[in-house]
Amino acid sequence: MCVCVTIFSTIMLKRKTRIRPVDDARTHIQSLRDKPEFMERFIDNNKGRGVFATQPVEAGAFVLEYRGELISAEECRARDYTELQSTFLFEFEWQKRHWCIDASKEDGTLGRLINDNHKSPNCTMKKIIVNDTPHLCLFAVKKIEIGSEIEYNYGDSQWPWRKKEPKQQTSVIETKTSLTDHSSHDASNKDAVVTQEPKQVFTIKGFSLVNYTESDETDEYIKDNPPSPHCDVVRKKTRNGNIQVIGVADFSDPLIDSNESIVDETDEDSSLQSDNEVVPKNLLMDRVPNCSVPLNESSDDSIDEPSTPMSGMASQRPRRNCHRPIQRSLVESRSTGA
Ligand SMILES: C[S@@+](CC[C@H](N)C(=O)[O-])C[C@H]1O[C@@H](n2cnc3c(N)ncnc32)[C@H](O)[C@@H]1O
Repeated sequence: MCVCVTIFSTIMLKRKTRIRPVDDARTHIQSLRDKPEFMERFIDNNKGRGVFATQPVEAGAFVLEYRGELISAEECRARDYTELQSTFLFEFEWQKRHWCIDASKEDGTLGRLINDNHKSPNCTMKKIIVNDTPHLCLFAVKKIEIGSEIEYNYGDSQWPWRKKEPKQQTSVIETKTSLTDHSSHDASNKDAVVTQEPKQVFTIKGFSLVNYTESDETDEYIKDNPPSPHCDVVRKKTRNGNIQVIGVADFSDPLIDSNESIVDETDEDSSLQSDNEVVPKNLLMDRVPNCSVPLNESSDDSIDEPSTPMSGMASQRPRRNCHRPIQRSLVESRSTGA
């Protein structure tokens, strides 16, 4: 009897003292600090640097913020980025407008160094609002062991490193030879590659948004309903049982047909809860969608809705872009020479 009480008390104490992932995220957002249980490590000349766990990470836990300068998508388009810098621009939607976290500056933070894994990522990106400002945060979607690389899905674009053909691999090298930045993964042997290929620009974009909810913090959710970065539409089951559809669908995703989903909860702390999960990054080539939206009409977070596809194309100038359908067509037309 006594043992049972002790065990029960211990469990209850643990439950009580467990920091909610969203609160953990908020703490680190506000302190401008990365969690100490992650470290940067150089992997190889192709992948460059990566981020690794130095402590086990529980499924659902907050991992790192993708820190950088919050700018409008319009401002993002107007800025001049090198190809390498453009891979550190993460575009997303918030309050029906398009924004960008410009993490192109080497500022020593870890979130910007996390690499892509579209097959079995261990993290997913979500949007957390603090003080009426969106922040992009990575959360573990499964238990992460010590020494594992932290990875998330950049989206369903045809990122060059995902291609197996030697010719495509060469293309990556070609792209990097023209960079002026001195990232640690700028391989010296890449200079040997001579190419006539036009400059390519790769950008990260996340327009698949899902509200951050309490249910995200449970192992059950993660196990049974892995966040799908490839899904532009997510169904949410509200507390009264209604299904709320958010965003634009990728109907190939099984989550769309799933009954279950994410519970749409309104947290007591609305400053944190209003937000959407941001998922992927997308490859951008030579163009950007029309993101010209005024940014000074900030409205209440509570009416923030998930993204819809951006329409239109914008600048011909190389820059990082986001929208998946646009990107896909760009990639396709590029590969067919159109
Ligand atoms: C946001 S940066 C990530 C940090 C980068 N590895 C570095 O050292 O600065 C994105 C770039 O990392 C590289 N990268 C990311 N995921 C990769 C992967 N799975 N395989 C190869 N390279 C990858 C690509 O060069 C990409 O342009």
